[in-house]
Amino acid sequence: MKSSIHILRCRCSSSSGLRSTATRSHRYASTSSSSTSTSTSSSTTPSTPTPTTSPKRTRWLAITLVSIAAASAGAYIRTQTPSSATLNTETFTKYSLVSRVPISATSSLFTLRPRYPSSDNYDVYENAWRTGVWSVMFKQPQLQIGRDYTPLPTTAATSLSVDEENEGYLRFFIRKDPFGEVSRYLHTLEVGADIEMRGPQIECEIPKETREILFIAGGTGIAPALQAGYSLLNRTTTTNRPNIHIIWASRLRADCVGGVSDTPKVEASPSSRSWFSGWFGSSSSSKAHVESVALTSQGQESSLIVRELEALKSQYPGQITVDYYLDEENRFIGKNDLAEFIKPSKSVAGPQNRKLILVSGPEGFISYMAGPKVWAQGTELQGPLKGIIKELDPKGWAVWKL
Ligand SMILES: Cc1cc2nc3c(=O)[nH]c(=O)nc-3n(C[C@H](O)[C@H](O)[C@H](O)COP(=O)(O)OP(=O)(O)OC[C@H]3O[C@@H](n4cnc5c(N)ncnc54)[C@H](O)[C@@H]3O)c2cc1C
Repeated sequence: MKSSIHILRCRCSSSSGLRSTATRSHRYASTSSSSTSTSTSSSTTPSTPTPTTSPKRTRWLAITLVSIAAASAGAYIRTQTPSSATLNTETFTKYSLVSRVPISATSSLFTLRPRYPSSDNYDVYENAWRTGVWSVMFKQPQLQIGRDYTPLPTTAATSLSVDEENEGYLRFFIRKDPFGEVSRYLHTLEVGADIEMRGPQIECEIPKETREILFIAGGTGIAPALQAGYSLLNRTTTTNRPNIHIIWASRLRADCVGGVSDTPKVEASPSSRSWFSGWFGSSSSSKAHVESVALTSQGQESSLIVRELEALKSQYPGQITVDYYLDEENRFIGKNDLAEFIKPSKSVAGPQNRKLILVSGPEGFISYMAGPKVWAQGTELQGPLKGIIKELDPKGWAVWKL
């Protein structure tokens, strides 16, 4: 994904096409700007005193000196304290790297905790979880650039304790791009290192009417899928049993080891091809007759992401299904695989936004599935619906590219 640095925010809400009010700019604002502009305020400084020693002048002098002292102390304190101990969208907040556990040759699970305690983090996260899909921006301090990453929800499979959750720990599934600036930097950090982040940024608000989500994820795009599942299924009540179907394409078996597809046999279109090959320009995509065969763990422990998905399944039986596709084994998502879920007969009549298709992954993946997002005047927009989803004419579904 060649996105350089962005502050963009997409916001999806609903309507026949979800609404976008996104603006993703390319460089984040300096975090230090606010602390240096607070010298003595000219508005509180009296006009130049005349050479007299009247009591009035003495009072002014005293007031001025006190003001200067107070302002200086304030500026000093501001430079000595962290910008904020609580995650917020204005300033970067310091977190410490608690652990970095490899999941596959190219991806790791990062666990971070706030550097300074703040009881407010819980509420900040909670609001974001309730809203839908959200991300935070990590800063690469040497290059002064930032990239977005998606916190994983905590499920029954999580290794976080209740205390850790209360302390505001966050976990991330991050792929190391061998040529990428920030993901490579993150993979060099030692336990205990500081990582500054800012957010939460709502990437897609899941409307409260939503009853069904088809989530098409490529690579680490599974992180927002977990979020969407978590957020949607948490709304389950006796009268509301929403469901989500996740289609996840990985490059490497290690990322999804142990994952068993719920759709027993999904035939791929003869034209199906690897979106990875499209992205990287390889032509190894022609072996296209594909069956979604259940992956076997072959004695290996299931990958963490698979365990998270399984935990959601146990918690909400019958409401979440997952199908796995593996580039490494020439099993690619084809048009027919999506048709299984998008076909009109499965449409549910009712208010708009009940049915939502979300697509998340590298640019090439999103383009192949739903057409590229577009840039206009420094703003990233959804762009028209194209790709194989468009070919399927998904009537009754709102589509959002993450
Ligand atoms: C909302 C959101 C959430 C995300 N969540 C996650 C997540 O949870 N986990 C995750 O792993 N990723 C996530 N990403 C992706 C992440 O933000 C980064 O894009 C990714 O980590 C790569 O960043 P990088 O700085 O390492 O690579 P970059 O430096 O941006 O490089 C990316 C690729 O572009 C190539 N490139 C760089 N410059 C050029 C150029 N001039 N011309 C041609 N090619 C070039 C590089 O070689 C590299 O292969 C998310 C993205 C978004 C938008």
